[in-house]
Amino acid sequence: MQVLKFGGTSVANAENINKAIDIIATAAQRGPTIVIVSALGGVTDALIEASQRAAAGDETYREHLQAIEQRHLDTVKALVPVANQSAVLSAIKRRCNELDAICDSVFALGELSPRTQDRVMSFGELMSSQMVAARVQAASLRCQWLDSRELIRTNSRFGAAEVDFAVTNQQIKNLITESEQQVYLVPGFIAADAQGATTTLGRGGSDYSAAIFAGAVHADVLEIWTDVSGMMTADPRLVTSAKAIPHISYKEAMELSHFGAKVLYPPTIQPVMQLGIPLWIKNTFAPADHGTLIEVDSPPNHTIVRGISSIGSIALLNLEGSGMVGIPGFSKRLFGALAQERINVILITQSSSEHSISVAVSSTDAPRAKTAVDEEFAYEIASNKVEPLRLETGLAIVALVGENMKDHPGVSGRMFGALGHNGVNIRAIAQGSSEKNISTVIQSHDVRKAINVLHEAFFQTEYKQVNLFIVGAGNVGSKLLGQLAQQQDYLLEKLRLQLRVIAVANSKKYVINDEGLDLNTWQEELQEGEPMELTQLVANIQARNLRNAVFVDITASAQVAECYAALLEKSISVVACNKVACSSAYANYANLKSLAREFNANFLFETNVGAGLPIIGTLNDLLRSGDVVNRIQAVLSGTLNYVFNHYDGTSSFASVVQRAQDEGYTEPDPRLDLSGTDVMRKILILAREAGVVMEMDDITNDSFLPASCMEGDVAAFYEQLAVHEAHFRQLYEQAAAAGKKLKFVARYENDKAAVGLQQVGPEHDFFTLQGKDNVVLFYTNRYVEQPLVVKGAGAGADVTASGVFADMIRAARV
Ligand SMILES: NC(=O)c1ccc[n+]([C@@H]2O[C@H](COP(=O)([O-])OP(=O)(O)OC[C@H]3O[C@@H](n4cnc5c(N)ncnc54)[C@H](O)[C@@H]3O)[C@@H](O)[C@H]2O)c1
Ligand SMILES: N[C@@H](CCO)C(=O)O
Repeated sequence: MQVLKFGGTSVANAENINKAIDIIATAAQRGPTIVIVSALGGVTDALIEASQRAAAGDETYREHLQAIEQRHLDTVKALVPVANQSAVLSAIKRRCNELDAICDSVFALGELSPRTQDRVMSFGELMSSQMVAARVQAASLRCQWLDSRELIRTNSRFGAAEVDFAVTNQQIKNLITESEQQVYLVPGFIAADAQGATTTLGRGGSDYSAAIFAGAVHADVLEIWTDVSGMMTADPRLVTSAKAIPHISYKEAMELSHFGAKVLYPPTIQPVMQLGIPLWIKNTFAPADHGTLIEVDSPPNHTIVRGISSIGSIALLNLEGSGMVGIPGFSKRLFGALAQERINVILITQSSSEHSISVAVSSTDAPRAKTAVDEEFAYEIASNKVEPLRLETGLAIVALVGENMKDHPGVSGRMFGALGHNGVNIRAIAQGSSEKNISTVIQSHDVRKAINVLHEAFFQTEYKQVNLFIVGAGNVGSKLLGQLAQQQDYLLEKLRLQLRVIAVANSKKYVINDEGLDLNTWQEELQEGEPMELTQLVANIQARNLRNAVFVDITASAQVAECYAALLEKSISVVACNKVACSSAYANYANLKSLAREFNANFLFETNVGAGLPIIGTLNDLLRSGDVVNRIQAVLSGTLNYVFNHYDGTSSFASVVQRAQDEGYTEPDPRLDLSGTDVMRKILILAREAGVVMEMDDITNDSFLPASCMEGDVAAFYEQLAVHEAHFRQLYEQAAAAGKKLKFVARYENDKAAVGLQQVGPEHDFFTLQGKDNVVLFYTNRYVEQPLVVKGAGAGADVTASGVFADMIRAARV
């Protein structure tokens, strides 16, 4: 014997019912089948509405009843072959006449008792089950319709009646005998008391009916046919990659259902759970899908966590006070006061200091809870032994569920780490010693982010989604977007990283798309974007509260650099190609680094020195391993190295600088390169990363640039370069005459840094430095005579973009 239950959407109309019929026919071939059906989707609510209108003296109840009747008659006509229609049409008509008469009485009396309400509601299941029975019979299956009021006996608590299992099981066994029929069709949700009055089974009623029948006949299986393909690993409205859970134990299913997986209402499955009858949740609209099979034992599981559940609209009640410590009876009184008010406690936590107890309840219960608890502890509050109950609202619970968690240390560590990295503050935690459920109370606005982060952390098949906000789409920015477009598939496949560019901005426009921009058309989209308004963009980024968020600054703008703190404070990582922040006042640099630590975000700026070369990373590695940097010697300007490698007087100095700019080596403002400021910034950043407190003003700059070159705008700068051609030529010729080359060198030693132009001879490490290359020599406690050298292309949009790319991946993978 097997029991199949079809919910309201599965029998909402003739088309859906026909799908259910196919499923029933297939099941009937396997063996005798009991089928329980809900009312047609929406009918129970319509019945309640009609009867309440009648009770309120509103004559429009008749129109509602008329609509209910018409819907059923229409469904029969579309569902049942004409030859079989008349019997079921007249059965529906009779039911509707009876219903009209009841509602007329309600109207006349102006009263709707719970008993009458149950009676009215019963018509939904009575009519749907008779229609489905007629259709099953038309499919040439031996099918008997049974009235569950003759089978399920309850007490007289109308609205949520309690089942008398002894009588019920006997009645079901008497009426349902395996041999006689292929299909028994019964209405769900309804029952009757000892006097024969109609009762209903309350929340989850039809599931409960199905479980009662399955338990009574010791069914081989109970199948709940619904409109989803089983219990999901997380709420699919919040997690797009949520998947159906193929196998789950009863205990896990209860934990998941309790916390918001709406497919099952736990109390309803008790009758089958006690007998160990497998319960299979299947999708009427995708019957080939496996669905979720719920069994007694936890089935083989490759994932530690079976599912993630969430429950919204939570309030936290905090009872605190030194007067509670070591005194028995406080918690009893707290829970007693809540029970007195019939307030359901969802989560409890108390630390071993016993100084406070936190209790989560539904936020609708919170005001009553506050009054009740404050009254209970009025004496203790007045005598300052405890504080008045503190209430926090706007909260939600997110929980990991899985029986395997108990065998795996570190699950909670991973959970809290993943949440912490995303700035999700945990207000309270609860874990029972069975370790099947770890619950956290968090802010409601963090729920989507939290569930997604946890889903990524605990389901191995999952990609980690990384949300990028890219500000600056010039030379380097465009190259980066091109590299991203090219690498997206690779990253997905090899690193399981799904990089999505949510926003791109330049100084004029910004474009933002929550689903991720199309990287083949971002230019066109940006042109059509919103006018750029930095504070608005930052507010937009913060408000989105996306997980694994990384802000990428590829501008040279001080305003953009000023936004980092506000982003890091929201646990949004910052990847800066822009050098302004790290070369600003030391206090600001140090603050950003400490904010990153405090809010579990990354602040990465490898391309600030040497573009894509691994210079800052190498320095950090040296220090982490306990080495000490004593001296740095470096060529850190790609532009200046290019200029002095190419200038020999045959073309003007200005034209060589212009070439460097055209090649994309210079700063957006090339005066920063030529004045040596860019190199000062870089040696400053290296000194700071080496642990030295230093400001820009502490660095000596022996500039070779005549002061007048820095007096106007960029156009005037080029004009002044031309004016001073003789000066540059002289610099070159003096060096050449001595068999030397000009190199703009940065030095750091004994907490002091200096930059300036030097003539270097063939014996010098820098003499052969080609093109736009950079080189850094680290002299440390371990690299004493032969320095650790990092050398290579130190400017250029492509190499810089790949350095930014690498920082983004670092930020994403933590
Ligand atoms: N070119 C290189 O080799 C190299 C190497 C290392 C670091 N960098 C750094 O990369 C950054 C960008 O260099 P680039 O060559 O791509 O410059 P670029 O001038 O080509 O691009 C700068 C981009 O930033 C945008 N922008 C400027 N101010 C903005 C603001 N307030 N808000 C939004 N967008 C703004 C501009 O519209 C433009 O899209 C600079 O900080 C530079 O120091 C460049
Ligand atoms: N303008 C810079 C780019 C790299 O930071 C240079 O020329 O070195």
